[in-house]
Amino acid sequence: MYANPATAPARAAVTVPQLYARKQAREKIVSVTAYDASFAAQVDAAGVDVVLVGDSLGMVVQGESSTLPVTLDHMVYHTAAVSRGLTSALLVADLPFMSYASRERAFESAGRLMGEGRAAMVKLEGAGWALDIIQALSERDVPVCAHLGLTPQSVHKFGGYRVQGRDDERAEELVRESHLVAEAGADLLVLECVPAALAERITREIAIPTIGIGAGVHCDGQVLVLYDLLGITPGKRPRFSRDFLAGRDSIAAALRAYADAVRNGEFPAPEHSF
Ligand SMILES: Nc1nc(=O)c2c([nH]1)NC[C@@H]1CN(c3ccc(C(=O)N[C@@H](CCC(=O)O)C(=O)O)cc3)CN21
Ligand SMILES: CC(C)C(=O)C(=O)O
Ligand SMILES: [Mg+2]
Repeated sequence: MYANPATAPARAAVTVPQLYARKQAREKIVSVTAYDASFAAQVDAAGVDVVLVGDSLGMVVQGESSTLPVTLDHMVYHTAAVSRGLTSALLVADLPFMSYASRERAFESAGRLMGEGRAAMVKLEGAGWALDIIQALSERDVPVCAHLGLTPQSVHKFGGYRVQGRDDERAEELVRESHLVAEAGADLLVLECVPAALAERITREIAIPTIGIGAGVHCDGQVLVLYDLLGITPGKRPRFSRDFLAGRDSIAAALRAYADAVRNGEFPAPEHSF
């Protein structure tokens, strides 16, 4: 009907209420990270629902060995760049390490990510003390994505990037925390590197959508670091990721294959799960 794609109407914008509708309808939510406008445009055109400007940019863009050196200025810069490449996907930005350590800092940081950066939602790691921050932001109509399990900003406490929730005690703690972040007002929850059965239970028990990374196929959606799914991450790619560019001839094809594989439940397979 639209011979010229340039005259075709843009896909409708993805909204926070729509993510809840997807969970209800059991339609998978497809998410990927992006750090600049050109990749953001590729990701958007592939029909990805949620684009995350992850503080993983410290590792994959800046070459650091953790996400801790990433500053709020870095996040604002990349978020604004990504926003200019998007037409439909929902834009989520990570609050970097220590930028939400107090209510005041969280308001300032979220204000910049949403104001200068044009993010529609901010993401922060943890529960406990962070529940108060989730509640304070959400009361001020800042949509919040929580992040539990392997929270990379805690790498120095964990002593490395390790799967979380393998023992019963920690698994129960993660279930409790998932309920608490939802009650505090989070509208989305990233579960990173937790056993598939645990993520499945959490996804069933809470009303907000869950997005898994190394958390099995039963989450409401999936997220991957863009450079992992394109197979260009230097060194060892995390086991839960897959190179979708291998055997394909373009970035656009790789992104469409990823989105299709998430929507039809082919990704993640058991070998990407714990
Ligand atoms: N390229 C990249 N991909 C990511 O998914 C990612 C980043 N960077 N940086 C920020 C965090 C850090 N993440 C990581 C980093 C390493 C492992 C890792 O080495 N995992 C082991 C499993 C360890 C275990 O079995 O306990 C693996 O083999 O995948 C996991 C998550 C996830 N995020
Ligand atoms: C891996 C995702 C969830 C993330 O937090 C990031 O890219 O920083
Ligand atoms: Mg992150």
